[in-house]
Amino acid sequence: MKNSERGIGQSVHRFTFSHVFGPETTQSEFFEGSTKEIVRACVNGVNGLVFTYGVTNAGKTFTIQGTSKDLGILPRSLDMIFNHIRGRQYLKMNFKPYLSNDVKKLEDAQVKQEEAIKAALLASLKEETENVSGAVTNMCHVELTPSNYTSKNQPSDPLAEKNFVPLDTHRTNTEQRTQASVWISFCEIYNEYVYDLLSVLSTSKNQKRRVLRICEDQGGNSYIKDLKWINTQSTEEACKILKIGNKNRSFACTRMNEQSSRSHSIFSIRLLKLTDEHQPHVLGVSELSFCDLAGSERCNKTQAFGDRLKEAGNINNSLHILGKCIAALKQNQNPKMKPSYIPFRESKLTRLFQPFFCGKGKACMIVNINQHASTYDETLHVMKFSAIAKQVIQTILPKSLGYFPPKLVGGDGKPIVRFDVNASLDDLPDCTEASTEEEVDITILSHEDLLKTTESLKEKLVAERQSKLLLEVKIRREMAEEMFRQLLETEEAWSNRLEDLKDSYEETLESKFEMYKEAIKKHAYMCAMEQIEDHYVPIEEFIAEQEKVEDRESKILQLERQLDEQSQRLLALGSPNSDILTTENGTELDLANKMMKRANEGLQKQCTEKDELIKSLKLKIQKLNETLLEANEGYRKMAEENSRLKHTVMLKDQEMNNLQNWAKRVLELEETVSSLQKELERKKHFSAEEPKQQKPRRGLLANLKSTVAGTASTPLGKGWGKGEDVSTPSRKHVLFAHKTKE
Ligand SMILES: Nc1ncnc2c1ncn2[C@@H]1O[C@H](COP(=O)(O)OP(=O)(O)OP(=O)(O)O)[C@@H](O)[C@H]1O
Repeated sequence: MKNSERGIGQSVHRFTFSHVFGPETTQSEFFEGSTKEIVRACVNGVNGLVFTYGVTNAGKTFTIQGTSKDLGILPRSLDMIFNHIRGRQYLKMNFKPYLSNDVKKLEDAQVKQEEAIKAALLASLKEETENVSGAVTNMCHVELTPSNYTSKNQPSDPLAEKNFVPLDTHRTNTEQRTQASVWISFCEIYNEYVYDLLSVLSTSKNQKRRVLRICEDQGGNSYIKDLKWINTQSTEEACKILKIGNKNRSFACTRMNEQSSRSHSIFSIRLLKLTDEHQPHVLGVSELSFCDLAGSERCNKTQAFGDRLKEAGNINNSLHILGKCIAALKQNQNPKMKPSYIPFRESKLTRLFQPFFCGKGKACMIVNINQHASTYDETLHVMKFSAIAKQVIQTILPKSLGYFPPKLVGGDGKPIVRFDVNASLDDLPDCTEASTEEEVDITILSHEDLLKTTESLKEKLVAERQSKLLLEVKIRREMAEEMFRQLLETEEAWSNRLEDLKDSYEETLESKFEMYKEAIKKHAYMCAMEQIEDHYVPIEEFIAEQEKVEDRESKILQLERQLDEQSQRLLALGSPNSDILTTENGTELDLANKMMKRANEGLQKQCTEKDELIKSLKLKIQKLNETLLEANEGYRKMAEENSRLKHTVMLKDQEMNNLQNWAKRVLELEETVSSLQKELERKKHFSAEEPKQQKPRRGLLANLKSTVAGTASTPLGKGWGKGEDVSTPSRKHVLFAHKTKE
């Protein structure tokens, strides 16, 4: 789960920055604490870059531009610059910034053209905002009123006096009167395309905006080709132009901020330092840029699709490259680490900022924090990024190193005069360099200049080649080492893998071998069992068969013996008297032979018969076996049936015994009943004879009756069978007898 979804982050992160401004900080305090130094450096000839970084809605635009009531660092810087040059502002427009660092002296016609462009630009704002003109004017008036002077309005402002830093503080020739001309430009990088925000927009919707190219001069400094530079003579004017630029800026509605800027906007102020009007020389050019980076939020957060997603991708990409550049710069500052490639050229933004990262200007990064918990993760990302940037130590190169001094070119772009801020004209390096974009025609340079340039370029080339060669050798060596190491690692990995594979195959083979062994054993056992079953013969039969075979063998032996005897007899007959045999007893021999043959045939017949007999016997044995098995089975069943029947018979016997016992008892009881009846008869007879004794007898009978009635409820009485009427006289008698007996 993301920290933003959990609410507040669980862990504490610490970052170090040059200065932290709390939410209570006013714009004025912020300007004093962050940008003022850079503006001061700028007016002293050092380029400056201020850029704001943070998530959408964090207040980047607010910091740079502010509101009409609460001015940002840009109008304040403008104000400070105009304060600096107050009274020495060069009002003509005939010196204009050119390429990255040069100045072009315009012809009269060109000056008029510039004036027309400016007027048209300001008019475009006037047309639209006539009714609401208060906005910009107010914006500049609220705080700037005291310092809002053009050169015509001479200052009497204490604030301006306080901020004033003489432009020519470092110049030795104090008699020379310096003047300054201020030019501004406003552009944006949108989807990796650079657009001029000060171009008058076409009313036709189909007409696309002109895309500008980023080029480099001979010093490797990037600049935007054909970018409009507007001469500005007051903060108010500059604010108006800013307003116009803002209007043209690509705003897109995202879910996070309805006025969210989806492009990086760059507002630049170029300060041209010139000698006096009559014999104008360019003393120096310095630039101060304010870059309002697009929000660093991620694509999913803004729920962007289509064009918005593309925008987000490009924004993230350029910020990512910026991060990479800063990280590489930091790494390269560590002498213990390998110097790494800085990908300045991978995005338009870093390409433009490159000189600042290479020590050709002061850079200040302002990190805006949105305190809302929903932007926690993005803000954390911003903090990490900017904390790295903080660790990059900026070393501002001295003017003599790495700088190609600005040169003055004519209206046609051809150099007019050489100059340098710190050096005298004679000490100046050659200014005959042509820009990589062929902006300057070198053929117009003098022969000496050309030679000097060529020499210095040659030296540079040789040095460059040497360093490149060394770098190449180093890179090659490192690559070879790396490749060798990777090869070794790969080899080791493969050999390990081979070993593993070998082990696993061996294990598989062993298990399969065991399996086959088991299967073969099983199969052999099954075969043996089948063979045993096939060849199984009961022992009695086997013995009987053996006896038969022995019998037949003895018979065969007997027959063989007979055959021997016969053949001996034949030999005896044939050998001594062969002649006789052939001649005299030929017929006899034939007969013997025939007999022998017949005997032999008979024997053979007997043998085949015996064989057949053996076969039939075997068949019979087999059938007998089967019959025996069936009989066994039948016997087993019969035995089971028999035992069952025996059991039934036993039960029946028991029942019979019981019935017999009962019958015996019935007989006994019947006998008892009859004897009792007799006794009763006798008693009756006796009572008729002795009437006097009737009373006691009646008592006895009553006793007997009561006894019979009592007996009827005894268990024995109950046991006399259900369904029988116990009230019948015979039953009563039986019961009575029974009781009496007891
Ligand atoms: N310190 C502040 N005090 C008062 N209002 C502020 C402050 N910071 C930002 N705001 C307000 O918050 C809103 C968003 O600020 P702003 O447009 O500057 O954000 P942003 O970071 O530039 O956003 P985006 O990246 O989308 O352009 C504006 O209405 C602005 O006035």
